[in-house]
Amino acid sequence: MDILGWRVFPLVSLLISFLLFYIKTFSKPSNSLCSLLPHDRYWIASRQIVTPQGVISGAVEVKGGSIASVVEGIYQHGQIIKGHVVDYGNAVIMPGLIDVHAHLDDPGRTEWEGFSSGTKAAAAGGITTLIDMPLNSEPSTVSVETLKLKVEAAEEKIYVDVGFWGGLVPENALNVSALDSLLKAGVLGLKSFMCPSGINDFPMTNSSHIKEGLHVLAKYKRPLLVHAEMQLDSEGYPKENDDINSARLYSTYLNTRPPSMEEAAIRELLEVTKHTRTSGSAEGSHLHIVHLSDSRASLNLVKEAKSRGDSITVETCPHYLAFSAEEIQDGDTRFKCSPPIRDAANRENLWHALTEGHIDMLSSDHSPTIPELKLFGEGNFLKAWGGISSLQYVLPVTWSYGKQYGITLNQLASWWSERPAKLAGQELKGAIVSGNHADIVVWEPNAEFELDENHTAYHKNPSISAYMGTRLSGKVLATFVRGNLVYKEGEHAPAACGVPILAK
Ligand SMILES: NC(=O)N[C@H]1NC(=O)NC1=O
Ligand SMILES: [Zn+2]
Ligand SMILES: [Zn+2]
Repeated sequence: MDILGWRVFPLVSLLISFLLFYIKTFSKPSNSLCSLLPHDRYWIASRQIVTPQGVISGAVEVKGGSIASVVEGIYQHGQIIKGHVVDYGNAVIMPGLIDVHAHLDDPGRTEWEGFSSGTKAAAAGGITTLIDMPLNSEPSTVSVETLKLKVEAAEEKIYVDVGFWGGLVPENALNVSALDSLLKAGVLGLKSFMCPSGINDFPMTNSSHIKEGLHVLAKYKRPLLVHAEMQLDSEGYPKENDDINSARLYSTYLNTRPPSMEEAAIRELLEVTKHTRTSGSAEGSHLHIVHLSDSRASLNLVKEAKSRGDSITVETCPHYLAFSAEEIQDGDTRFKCSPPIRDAANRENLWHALTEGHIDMLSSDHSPTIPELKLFGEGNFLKAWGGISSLQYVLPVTWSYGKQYGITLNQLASWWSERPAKLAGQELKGAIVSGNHADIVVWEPNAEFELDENHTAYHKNPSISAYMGTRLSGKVLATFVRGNLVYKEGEHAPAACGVPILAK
C-alpha cells in the first residue's frame, strides 16, 4: 500500500464502523413497538398495590422504565396525580415474578420450547424476569463460547428479561480459570446435578467438584444451584423395567426416587456448605437447593444448616404444592418429574414449610419437551421425559392451591419476586419501590378460568402440561417489563424488547 493508502485506510474503516453502528442502532425496534402503552411517563393505580411495607391503595409512577414514586391514598383523598393514569381498580399490582429456574431449551432444542415462545408464555403469566438453566439446550451453557451462543440465540427474541445460569460439570469444575472466565462472561451463578441429568453433555458432579465450584463462586458472591438427588449404593431401586404394566404405574416410578435420595444428597452438600459460613473458606458463596420435594428429613437438614449459619436457601415448585401421588393416574406421564411428586401429607408439609419461611422461594422448573417424548400412548413412567410444563400458569396455580392455606399477597411477592431477585443478584428488581425497574404484574385474584384447549397458551407444546384440565383462579391482566407494557389481555407487544442480563 502506498503512503496515501496508509493514511486513507484508517479513515475509511472508521467511517464504515460508524455507518455499521448507525445501521445497528436504527434497525433496533423503536420504543413504540416494545410497549402496548405509548407513554414513557405514566401512573398505574389500584386499591391493592403490593409493596414491601404491605398492601396499599394508591398509584405507582413509572418514568423512563423505572419506578419514580409510589403514592398512597389517591382514591380516598382524590389526590391529583398529573399525567396518563391507567386505573386497575380492585386488581392487584404486584412486582413481576422472577422465575429463577426455567429450561427454555434454546439454542438446539427449540422444538421443545425456545426463547420466543417461552418468554411470551412468561409475559402472559406475569413473569418479568427468568433465569435460564444451562441444560436442555444444545449445547449446554458450560463455557464462554456456549454462553455466547445462548445470548445470540436470545437476541431480539425475548419478551421479558432473561439471565443465564452456567453449568458446573466435571469438565470445568476443577479448572479455576475456566470457571473464572465463565463467571466473568456474565453467568449469574452456576448449577450442577448430583445424579444423572438426563442430558448427555451435562454430566453429574461429585462433592469435590461442588466444593471447588463454591470456592470460585465466593470471589464473585454468586450462588451454586444444585439438583439434590443422589443414588444410594445400598438401595437397589429398579431403574429399567421391561414390564410395561409395571412401568405404567406411578407407584413404580415413585419407588425409583425415594425421599432418601434427596436426603443423601443434601447430607453430602452440608459437608461443603459449612465453608460458606462467616470466616469460612468459601464465605461469600451460597448454595441453593432447587425443587425440594421431600418435606421431611431433607427439609429438616436444611433447617439445621440454616441455624448453624450456612449460606443456604431452598426452593420448591408449584407442582409439588398442587398435586399429590395419590391423584396421579397410571400412565399419565405429564406428571413425571424429578424429584417426584410425593404423597398428600408431604404436600401438606411443604405448604407449612413455605408459609412458615423454611422454604425460601418458588420457581417453575418449567422443563418441557415434545409430546412424543412423554410417551403418552405407552404411558411408560420409567422411559418418558421427566419435566413439568408450567411457565404461564405458576401465578394462578400458586394462588389457587395456596388460598386454603391463607397465603397473603405479600407472601406471594416474597416467594416469587423478592427472594428470587436476591438469589439472582438483581438489586433493582423484585419489589415495588422507587428506583427499581418498573417490572410489574397486574392480576385479578378472583377471576377464574378453565385450563382447557380453548385457553390461549403461548408455550410451544401446551398439551403436555400437567395443569391441563384444572380450574384456576387468578388472571393476569397486564405485565410491564422495565416500563414497557409487554402483555395485555391476550396481546403481546409487537417487538421482543427484553434484555439479556449478564452479571458484571
Ligand atoms: N433435564 C431436566 O430438565 N431435568 C429436570 N426435569 C425434572 O423433572 N427435574 C429436573 O431436574
Ligand atoms: Zn433438577
Ligand atoms: Zn430444572
